[in-house]
Amino acid sequence: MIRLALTSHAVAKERSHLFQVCRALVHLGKPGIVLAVVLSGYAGMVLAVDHLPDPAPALYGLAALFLTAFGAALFNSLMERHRDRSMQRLAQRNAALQLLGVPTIATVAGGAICAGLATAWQTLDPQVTVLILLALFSYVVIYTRILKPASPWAAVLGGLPGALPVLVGSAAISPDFSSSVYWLFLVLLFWQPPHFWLLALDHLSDYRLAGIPVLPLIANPAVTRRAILIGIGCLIPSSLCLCWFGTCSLYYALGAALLGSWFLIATRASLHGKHPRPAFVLSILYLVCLLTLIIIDRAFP
Ligand code: HEM
Ligand SMILES: CC(C)=CCC/C(C)=C/CC/C(C)=C/COP(=O)(O)OP(=O)(O)O
Repeated sequence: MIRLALTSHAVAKERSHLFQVCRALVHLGKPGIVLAVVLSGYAGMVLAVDHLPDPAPALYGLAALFLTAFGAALFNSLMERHRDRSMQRLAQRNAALQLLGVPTIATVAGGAICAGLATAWQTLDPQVTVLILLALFSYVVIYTRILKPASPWAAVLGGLPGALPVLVGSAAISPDFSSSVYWLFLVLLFWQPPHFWLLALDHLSDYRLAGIPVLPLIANPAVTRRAILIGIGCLIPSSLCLCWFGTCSLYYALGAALLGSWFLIATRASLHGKHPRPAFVLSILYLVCLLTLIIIDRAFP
């Protein structure tokens, strides 16, 4: 009886530890960003063939995207752990790092990236592996290692790894890129700086303490506000080009115009009221709605 009680206690303790390890990996792996990146990859797949993609290459492509993006996010958290310690916003991420330790996180990150690259190389066009390697290098080396600690414009070039998943998704389904795929790639490039600068305005003290030269710290807030509105102003016509020069329907164009106007007007009001957080949340809502609109428009033409 006692042995049974001791065994069940040990099993419960093991389960609790496993749950804590998984939760820590979720905190370190930027789940929202990774899932939204996978959604943008799926939108690239749908635009590649103008209908729902075949399930097999789509699943292999999404699995490769998820694993490599998750691994890249883990490496980013590892590389920034000394700076992240002074950021209140990242308290859970810092606790997760203490729980798991650098070797474990590096092993999981390397394993996820190798699994993702092997999946792409074994099952899909070689272009997919090349594009994923470019996204990995541009995020982990160019953005995280070089630009983010040094330049207030890091979010502009840092947009490359965030936009490449659209091309990764398209290449997983078809070797040729359609004009719509290129326009969606541009939409992601224009969307990311406003998305980040809104967050940076909301967490200015964090970035000041961490010594990260975000635009609102280097330039005065009016310059940042203008840069955000210019970014959104470029984003809206680019999203409409998926209809003007691409294959998306007029119904999509109407939806994209309404979404973009909502994003621009609400962001302008949010910045005018000196409360950037609602506009940051709206930037995510805007992107998820736009990607969903594209998928529905092409899946059911
Ligand atoms: C220059 C590129 C980008 C930068 C600098 C950036 C920055 C960030 C940061 C710092 C957060 C965390 C916010 C918080 O802790 O409250 C965040 C959240 C988020 N980002 Fe971005 N991001 C970028 C690109 C992207 C891309 C490409 C996507 C999707 C396609 C995306 C989707 C999201 C989502 C869904 C969240 C909310 C969930 C979460 O906190 O993980 N971001 N972004
Ligand atoms: C296929 C592949 C590898 C794709 C990469 C996709 C990906 C993870 C893009 C993220 C883009 C980005 C700059 C995020 C912010 O990091 P941050 O360091 O500014 O965020 P933080 O402040 O929360 O750490």
